[in-house]
Amino acid sequence: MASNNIKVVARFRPVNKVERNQYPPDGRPVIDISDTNDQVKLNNDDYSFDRVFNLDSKQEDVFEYGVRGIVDDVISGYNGTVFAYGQTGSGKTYTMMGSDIDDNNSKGIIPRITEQIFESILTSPPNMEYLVKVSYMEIYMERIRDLLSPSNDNLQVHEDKLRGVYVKNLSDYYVGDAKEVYEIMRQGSLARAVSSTNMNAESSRSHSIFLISIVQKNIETGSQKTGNLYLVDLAGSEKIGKTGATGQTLEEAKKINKSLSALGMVINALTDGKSTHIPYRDSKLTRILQESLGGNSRTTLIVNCSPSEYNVDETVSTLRFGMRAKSIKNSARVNTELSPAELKNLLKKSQRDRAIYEEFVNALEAELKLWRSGLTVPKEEWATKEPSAKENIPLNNLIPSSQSKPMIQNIDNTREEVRTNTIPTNLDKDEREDFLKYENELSDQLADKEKAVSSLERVLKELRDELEFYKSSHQSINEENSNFQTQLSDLRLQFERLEFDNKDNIINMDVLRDRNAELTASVNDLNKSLEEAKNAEKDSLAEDFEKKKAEKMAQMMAKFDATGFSEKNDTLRDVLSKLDEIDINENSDRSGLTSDDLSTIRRQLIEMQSLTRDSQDKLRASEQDNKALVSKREEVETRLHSLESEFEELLEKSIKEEEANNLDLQESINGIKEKLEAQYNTKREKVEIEVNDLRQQIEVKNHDVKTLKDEVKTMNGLNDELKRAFAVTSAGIEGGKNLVDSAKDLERTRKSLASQLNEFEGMKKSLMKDLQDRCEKVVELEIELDQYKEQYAQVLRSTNNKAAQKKMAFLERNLEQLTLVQKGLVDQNQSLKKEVAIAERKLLTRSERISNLEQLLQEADKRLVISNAKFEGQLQAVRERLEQARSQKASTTASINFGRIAKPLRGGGGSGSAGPSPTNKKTIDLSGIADNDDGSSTKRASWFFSAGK
Ligand SMILES: Nc1ncnc2c1ncn2[C@@H]1O[C@H](COP(=O)(O)OP(=O)(O)OP(=O)(O)O)[C@@H](O)[C@H]1O
Repeated sequence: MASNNIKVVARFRPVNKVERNQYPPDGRPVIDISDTNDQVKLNNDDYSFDRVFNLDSKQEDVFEYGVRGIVDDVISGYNGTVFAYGQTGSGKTYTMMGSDIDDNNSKGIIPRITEQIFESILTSPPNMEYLVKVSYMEIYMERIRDLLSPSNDNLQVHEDKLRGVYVKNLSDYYVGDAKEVYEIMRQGSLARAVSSTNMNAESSRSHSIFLISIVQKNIETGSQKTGNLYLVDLAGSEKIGKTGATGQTLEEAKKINKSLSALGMVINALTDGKSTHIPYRDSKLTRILQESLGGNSRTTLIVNCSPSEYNVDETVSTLRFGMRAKSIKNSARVNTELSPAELKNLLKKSQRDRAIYEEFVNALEAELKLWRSGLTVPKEEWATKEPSAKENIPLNNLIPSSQSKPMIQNIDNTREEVRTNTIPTNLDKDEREDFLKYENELSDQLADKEKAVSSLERVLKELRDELEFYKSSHQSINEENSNFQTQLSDLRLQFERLEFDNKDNIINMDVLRDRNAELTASVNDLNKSLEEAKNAEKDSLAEDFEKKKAEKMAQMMAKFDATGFSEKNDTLRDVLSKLDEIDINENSDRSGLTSDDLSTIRRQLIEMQSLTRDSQDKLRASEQDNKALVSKREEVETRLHSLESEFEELLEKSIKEEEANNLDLQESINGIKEKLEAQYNTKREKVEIEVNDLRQQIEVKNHDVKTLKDEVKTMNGLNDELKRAFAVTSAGIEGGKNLVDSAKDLERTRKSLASQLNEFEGMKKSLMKDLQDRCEKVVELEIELDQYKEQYAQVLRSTNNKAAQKKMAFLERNLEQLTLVQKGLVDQNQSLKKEVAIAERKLLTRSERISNLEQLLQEADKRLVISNAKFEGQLQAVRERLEQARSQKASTTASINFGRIAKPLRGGGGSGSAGPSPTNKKTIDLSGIADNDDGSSTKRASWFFSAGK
């Protein structure tokens, strides 16, 4: 075992854009590298390293100086580590991986290592067989994540006697050439990039470890050496604030930095010269790289720095870190596994030891028995491991039982140490193994618990999400519900409104009905009053007619001077009374009536008689005239009736026409008016002519009456003469001759006169009556004429009063409209009722639907819960299966479809030139390799040899 220091090299990258922008034009480099390339001056401080690489250093130089030796060591069975430390952007990844894997100049350390490994294998002796495995992991927030199986994100660090410190369940891939290594690196980097996005952290905040394990087997001796090469790209060493990492709590930030600060602590403890305890277990990183720092490893630390003033603080801190690490001493040894012969020897030795110990145990038990039984065993007889002594172990020399305590204490201590994350120092090999076993168990349990916690957290998150979902769905349901409720209330409102409208309509209808009834009543009243007015008009007309008639009659009769008749009458009466007086005084005082007188009287009487006869003739003629007038009147009346009927017809027709056509009212009125006027004018003219005729006839009659009057006058004159004659006769009677004859004659005369007078009286009465009738008729005709005039005026008025008719028609129309409105309202009411019924039905169906939907929702909820539970179960089962599969490593990732089968590589047995190029290795028949070990081995050997040709 050789003790060696960690190799620390410092590398300064070129000035970058930001720095140049800060300090143009060259970003002001502030470092000064010594000519010997092992010192750098910064802020007047010197920092010494194994080598300092300048700004323009080549990748190849760094590799050659810092790494090539390590790779050789690893192939020889040593552990090796290459760290890249430095602030973000200082060139760690550039150094480790390079900017282009395929470019010879810019490819980094890892590709070069890979190539070197395979080249070295090819140049190794043919009796050496190699197995190369790679793993790729990442430490972020103290969780180890398998970058080649990213779902494994909480891997545990285990340690046992055989394997030392290792990451449990970390997937590893067998690789046969550099390309395969690159492919795996690419896949891992991809997973890293994806996870970094998912974790909301930059890749610079995680540590990546690329592990290459090389198992070297001597196929002749069977001895085996294992070398593990850890290639570590550390997280940015700067303070968190500087990069402005966001979204992390302080706790998380501490966790992120834990591994890095633990690394610093480990380096401090290793280099301060006084610490007895090295806190490897304080972080996952230091635990994994335990052997790399102060342990069994060849280690190179590359500190990457910025040369610019802009990053001077970080550069100083990085250089200090490197300086400290420089003094770490490692003691690397070859990890050998013994050959069968060596193992046989070891077995024999252990069997011997076992026999000795068994004997010793038996002796001890025998001694113990003695001690327990109260006996004592002398000291010289106490059981010992020495074969000579064991046969003579005296029973009283055995160790007291209480002395076994420290062992128990040790175990307790172990537990305590595990708890406090330190390993007890006072343990022997077996106890240490127990301790590690226990620790591993605990670590597994811890991982299980963490897994359970994370799955619980996942479940919790799912439940939360579900809760959120249910909350949101509840909210949406609530919203929907409230929507429905608002709709429902709207519907209710509508319904109520409809109901209200319906009621309102019913009320309106009632009101309209009432109004209709009122209107009908008022129309009836109007009709009645119209009728009454007509009747009244008729009555008043009749009255007027009677009145007028009476007046006219009075006027007319006034014209006829009946005094003549009455005078004559009076004269006659006087004559008669005289005659009566004569008759009375016949015996005593006879009047002096002479025969002349009598004859005169007779004559006159005869004249009177003839006059009376003439008058009678005239009266008869008058009667005939009168009849003719009556017939004429009747004719006029019938004509008037026909006119009236014609007029009514015309009126009706015109109204109908007007109603039918509803043409321009004024025009039609005017037309009708004109027509009526024309017609009426002709009729009037006719009537007037007739009236004039009648007037003329009346004139004639008046004339006749006048003549009659004159005749009566004449008769009056005659009567006077008669009077005188009578007086003379009376005087003759007084003379006293032929008194008896005269008395007789007188008597006869008196009688005849009396009869004639009566006759005359009757005649006169009949004449007067006839006259009166005629006058009446004339008056009636005149009144009728007036009436016609009035009617004509009325017709005119009626044409003007068309407005009234129009009003009537309007009223009728209104009535009709009202009736129509009423009907409409009734219809509307009915339709509203129907709508209400429909709305009610709809409401019912809607509420049914709502309840159905609610029921469905509840059922769906139930189903969802059931299916959720089922799904959970299935998911759990799948998870378990997946877990199983993962733990068995049976599954292969989709992207890496190689490396699951060991590919032993045989040494080329010659110089490097004899080896195949990485591309040539593509021709490996992998299917053959899997068949059987021996066959595949032969095949590979032949491939190697053939490739080397
Ligand atoms: N020696 C160098 N020569 C040329 N370019 C370099 C060198 N070192 C670093 N760079 C460039 O500087 C930039 C940052 O480098 P890189 O990504 O390697 O830094 P880093 O320390 O790995 O950062 P992070 O911690 O974020 O991963 C890259 O563009 C890289 O190509």
